Amino acid sequence: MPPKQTQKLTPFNVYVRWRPLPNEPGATEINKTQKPGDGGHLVSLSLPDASGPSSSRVARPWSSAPSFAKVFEAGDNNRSVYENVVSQTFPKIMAGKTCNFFAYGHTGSGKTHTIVGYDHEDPQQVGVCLSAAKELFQRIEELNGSAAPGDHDQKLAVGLRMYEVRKKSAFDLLNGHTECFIREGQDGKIHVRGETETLEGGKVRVKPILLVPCWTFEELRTVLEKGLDLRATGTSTVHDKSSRTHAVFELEIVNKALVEARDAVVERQAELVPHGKFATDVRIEEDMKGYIQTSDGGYMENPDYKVNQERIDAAEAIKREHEERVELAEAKVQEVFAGSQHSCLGGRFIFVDLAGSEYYDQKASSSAAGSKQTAQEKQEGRQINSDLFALKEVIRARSSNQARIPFRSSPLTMVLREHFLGSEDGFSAMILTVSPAADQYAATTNTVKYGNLVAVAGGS
Ligand SMILES: Nc1ncnc2c1ncn2[C@@H]1O[C@H](COP(=O)(O)OP(=O)(O)OP(=O)(O)O)[C@@H](O)[C@H]1O
Repeated sequence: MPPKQTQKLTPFNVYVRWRPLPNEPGATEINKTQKPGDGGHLVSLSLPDASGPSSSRVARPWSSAPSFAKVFEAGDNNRSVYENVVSQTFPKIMAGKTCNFFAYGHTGSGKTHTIVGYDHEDPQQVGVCLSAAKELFQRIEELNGSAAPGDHDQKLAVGLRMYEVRKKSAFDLLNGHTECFIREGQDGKIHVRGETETLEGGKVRVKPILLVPCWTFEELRTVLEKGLDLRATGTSTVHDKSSRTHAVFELEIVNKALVEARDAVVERQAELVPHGKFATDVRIEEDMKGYIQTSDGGYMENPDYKVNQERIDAAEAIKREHEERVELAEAKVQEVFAGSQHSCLGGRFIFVDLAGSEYYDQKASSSAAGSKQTAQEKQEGRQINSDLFALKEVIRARSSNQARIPFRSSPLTMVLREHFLGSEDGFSAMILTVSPAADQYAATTNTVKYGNLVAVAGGS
C-alpha cells in the first residue's frame, strides 16, 4: 500500500468541520473566516448584523487563537475528513498503538454524520469509523496472506466494542444494551463490567463489555448496524434524533489467541471469587469466636476458644492458589502479545460520538432544549455538562504533563482513562462539528471556544 501524505502529529489535534447550512426557509449564514497562523488555523466568527460593542454577549464577534489543525468546509465530505484526520494515523495503529478521535458539537451539527455516517454504502459519505474498519481489514488481509497456512490462532481480525455512556453507567450495544458499571479496581485500573452472574459452585462472573471479533468488513458492518439500532435517542428542539449519550466505538486488532487468553482471565477471576469470599468468612468467623467484648466496650481473647489459625491458613492458601491462576492467565495475555509475529496486535482506534454540547453551556446556547426538558432530562443534561467539562480538563492536564490527571472526575473520563494512557505514543484528535446557521451562532461559538481551549493546551 503506498504511504499516505502525512501532516505533523502532535499530542492532540483539533479540527473544525462546518456542516452545510440547513435547508430551511429564511436560514441565514454567519460570517466565518479562517486564516493560517503560527501553529494552526485561526477561526473568526460574527453575525451578519453584529453591531460592535452594543451586541449582546452571545452575539459578539469572536476569534480563536491560531490553534486548529485544519478547517473542513461544508463541501468537504466524510472521505476527506477520514483521509486528513484518521488515515494518516495507520503507522501508529500498525505499531500496536491507540489513537482516539472525538466528535464534539451541538445537536444536529454532524457528530454522528462524521463518526458513523448515515449512508454506509457510499465510500464518500460513510463515517470515519467504518472507513477506518475497511482500511484495517485491507491492512490485516495483507498480513494474514503471509501467515503460515493453518495458523488460525495468529490470524488477525478486527474486534469491535460499542457502548454508550449515560449518566454513571455504560450500556453495551453489542450485548442487548446491558448496563455495565464503571468502577476502579484494587489494581487502580478502571473496570466496566455488567451485572454479577452467579454460576454453579458459587462462581461469580462479571462480564466486561463485549468484544466481537469480526473476520470480514461486511461482518463488522452488520454487527455495528445492529448495535446502532440500540442507541438511545431522545428529542430536542433542533434534531429529533438527538443523542443524549456519549457513544464509544472501539476497533482493535485481535487474534483468536488474544480473545481466548482474555476470556480465560475472566473465567479465572470468576473462579477466584468464591474462594476469596470463603477465606474472608473463615477469618471473620474465627475472630468472632476468638475474641469477646469486655464490659468497657473493648475486646479480649476468649479463654474458651483458641483461634483456629490452621483453618484460616488453609482457606487463605486456596485463595492464593486461585489468585496465582488469575496472574498466570494475565501473564498469558502478555505472552500472546510478546509471541505475536505482528506488532499491530492490540492496535486500537477509539471513536467517541460525544453527547450534544448544548448541555455544556445551556445559559448561552440558543439551541438548548432547556425549558422543555423533564426533570430526568435536566439531570442527564447536568451529567453531560460535567462529563464534557471533565474531558476538557483531562486533555488539558495531559497535554501540560501534569502529575495528576483528573480521570476520576466523571464516568466518561474514567472509561476513557485506559485509552488516553494507551495513546501516549499514539495520537488523539477532536473534530468540532459546527453549523453556519445564524440562529445557532451562540452554540457554534461555544463549540469553537471549547475546542480552542483544548487545542491551545493540546498543541495542535
Ligand atoms: N457535514 C455534513 N454534510 C451533510 N450533512 C450533514 C453534515 N453534518 C450533518 N449533516 C446532516 O445533519 C443531520 C444531523 O446530523 P447528525 O445526526 O450527525 O448530528 P449530531 O451532531 O450527531 O446531533 P445529535 O447530538 O442530536 O445526535 C443529519 O441528517 C446529517 O446527515
